[in-house]
Amino acid sequence: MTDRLLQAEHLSKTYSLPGGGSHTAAEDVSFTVPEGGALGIVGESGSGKTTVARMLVGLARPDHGRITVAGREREPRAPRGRTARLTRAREIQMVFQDPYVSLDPRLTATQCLHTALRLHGRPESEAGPLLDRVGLGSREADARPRDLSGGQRQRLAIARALAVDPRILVLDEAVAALDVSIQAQILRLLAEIRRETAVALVFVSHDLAVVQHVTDEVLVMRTGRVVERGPTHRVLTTPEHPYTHLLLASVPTTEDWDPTAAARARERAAATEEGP
Ligand SMILES: Nc1ncnc2c1ncn2[C@@H]1O[C@H](COP(=O)(O)OP(=O)(O)OP(=O)(O)O)[C@@H](O)[C@H]1O
Repeated sequence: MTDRLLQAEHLSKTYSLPGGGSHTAAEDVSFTVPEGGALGIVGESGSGKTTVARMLVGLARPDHGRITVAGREREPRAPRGRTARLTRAREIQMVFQDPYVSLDPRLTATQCLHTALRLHGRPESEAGPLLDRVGLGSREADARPRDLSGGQRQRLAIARALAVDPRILVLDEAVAALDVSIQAQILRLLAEIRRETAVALVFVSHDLAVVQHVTDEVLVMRTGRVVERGPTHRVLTTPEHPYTHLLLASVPTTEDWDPTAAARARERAAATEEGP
């Protein structure tokens, strides 16, 4: 068991803006995830969560910092050579919010998995067990993405990521577009996958109610910086940073949640920050 399977150290990313100027989307973000562990990255829209996720998988290049998987540094760019590229793909796979855009519309679910399995030198016969693993049956196996529901498409995207046998799965708002009951099913599925494999999860979400079901540790991001971190249960029940309090007040996690009080708390916090 590796207690530092994924290590992100001092990641920073600043974007140049059209028309001049720049915007720092992530600043000095560090964390580790053990083998089989699950880390949540939470924060409001624009807090830098996706930027961190994109740096992990290599879709954005950090300006500073480094990322290692099992002690091996990940190069910011995709390496040359097929073997090195496939090895890198097996380190980290990503599941996006909308699998509709990342799944090939021409391929049935089975064909989609065959393609991923073949590419990684694994037998096509693993497609059936993978579909089974994510709860897709024989009808869905022959269906193309447009004929699947949102939840089924997300199951297929997870199966395709697992076909690569990755060590780490990064999920960016992976259940955000789904109905609450379907969200719960996908979260249960992820929890099962975690139990059965040693895959580690990095679960990016604006929704604290969602991360509490799948993660052990959580990072709270605000304007590109980590403002709080700790065991998920502790952060959600006894938050230390005022911003985490605010985030918690903003989500209907309890029966006595009061949207008006939450909105007022946010307005008060914004006014305090802006100053006189
Ligand atoms: N390519 C880019 N060029 C310029 N600015 C960017 C770029 N990508 C992200 N940003 C800015 O960086 C900040 C962080 O964006 P990011 O998408 O990482 O946040 P987020 O927390 O994931 O939010 P959301 O949930 O809305 O995607 C935002 O202010 C965003 O506008």
